[in-house]
Amino acid sequence: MSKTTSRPQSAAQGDEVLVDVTDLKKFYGGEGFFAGPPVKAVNGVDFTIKRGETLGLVGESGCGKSTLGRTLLQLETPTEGSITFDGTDVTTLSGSDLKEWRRNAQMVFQDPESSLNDRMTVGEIIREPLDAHDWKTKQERRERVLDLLSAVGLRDEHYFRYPHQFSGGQRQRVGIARALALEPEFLVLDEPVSALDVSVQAKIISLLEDLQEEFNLTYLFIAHDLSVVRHICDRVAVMYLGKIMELGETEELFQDPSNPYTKSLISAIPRPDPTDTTRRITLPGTPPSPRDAPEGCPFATRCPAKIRPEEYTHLDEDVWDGIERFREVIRERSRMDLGVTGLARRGVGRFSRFDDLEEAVSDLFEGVDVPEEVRVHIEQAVEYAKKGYPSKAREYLYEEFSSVCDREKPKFYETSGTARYSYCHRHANEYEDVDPVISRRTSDE
Ligand SMILES: Nc1ncnc2c1ncn2[C@@H]1O[C@H](COP(=O)(O)OP(=O)(O)OP(=O)(O)O)[C@@H](O)[C@H]1O
Repeated sequence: MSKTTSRPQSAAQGDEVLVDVTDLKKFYGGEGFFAGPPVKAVNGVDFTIKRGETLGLVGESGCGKSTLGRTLLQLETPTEGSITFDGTDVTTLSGSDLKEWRRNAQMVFQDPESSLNDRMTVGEIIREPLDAHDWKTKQERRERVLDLLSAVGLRDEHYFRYPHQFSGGQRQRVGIARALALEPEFLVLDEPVSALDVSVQAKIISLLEDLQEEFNLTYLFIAHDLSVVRHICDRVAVMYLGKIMELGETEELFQDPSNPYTKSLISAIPRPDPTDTTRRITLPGTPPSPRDAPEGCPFATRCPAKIRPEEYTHLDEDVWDGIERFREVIRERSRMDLGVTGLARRGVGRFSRFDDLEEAVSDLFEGVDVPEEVRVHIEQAVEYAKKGYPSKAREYLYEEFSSVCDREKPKFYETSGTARYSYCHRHANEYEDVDPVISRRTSDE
């Protein structure tokens, strides 16, 4: 059986840990009497970054990558959890201590277009953090800027130019020089090449690699482009709906992913090799709202390897898929606020938001032979929803069709000897492994 742990550890225990994140959460809103549930942008993550390492952070848009990066740098206040940087818990710093620490940890943004002030010269932009920290003398600051220009592959005469006179790649070099001005040890690179042409991307990546070596930098590299991540990162963390689903050494994670979510992301990378027969896993539906994440595994509503409740393991794939998609329809529609008019209409039995629900059910189960044991429950849920009680319909379906994946949070399982961790119930001894389940379920696609 795979070993379980409450939090992933670094690959090599002997290496020096620079950043250590424990149960970090960042929620937006949700406070006050009339507020709805909070947006759980980062919902309890644990990881470490070793000194000199590049940790990649990947996942679909909206999964919480940028929020995690900003919270790490204390640009956002964490809701819960700790961030230790070189042994100091930085979430407790304030005033001059926080300002001093900020020198050490900087951010490079995705869009060099909008992150640079167009009214300042390039020299002023790079010098600004030095001025703000009253760094050495005026002359030394000027010399520092010239050194930084050269370090990022720009020339002295660029000092007096304006960002709009530069190409996208050159502007990103300016952004990098500015981030390096105060000699930080740690950089959060938030999609640093996503806005650039492919040929320029390669040059910026190679610059980042050279600078890392020269200044012994540690990077958190946020990206959605997996091929870039594969090239530059030592280890990768895969994020979904505010949680880290898998973390491990890059090449191993790409070649033999453990988690069903990582498997589906990697299966979607276009493969130039025609003999490569890896089956593409198409994920149904969309990620749930971070205001309304599943109680158990965040990936439960779309997972191709989801564990079914005992009494329904015999159902055909298409029946089960129909049930899951029907649950999604009810979930999404029940999230819409009823409002005063909706409540009034429900009061007089004229509720209409679910009038087309039977049609939706026919579409979902088109051509599928739905057994009686399932049909009765679908019909009952349709009735609740049409009467104006979608939450009751949702709870009813949950009671009937939920499994351990909906109800219980998984543990982290160590899935290889190189400190790879995956957050999935299927790694427990009592369940069938991920691979055979996925290949059975995708064989009809
Ligand atoms: N200031 C904010 N207030 C409220 N919600 C926010 C705020 N910032 C982010 N969110 C929400 O938090 C969730 C995570 O957003 P985040 O930008 O961190 O995701 P991401 O993975 O970086 O996405 P992308 O790749 O599109 O930048 C989203 O649902 C987003 O709408």
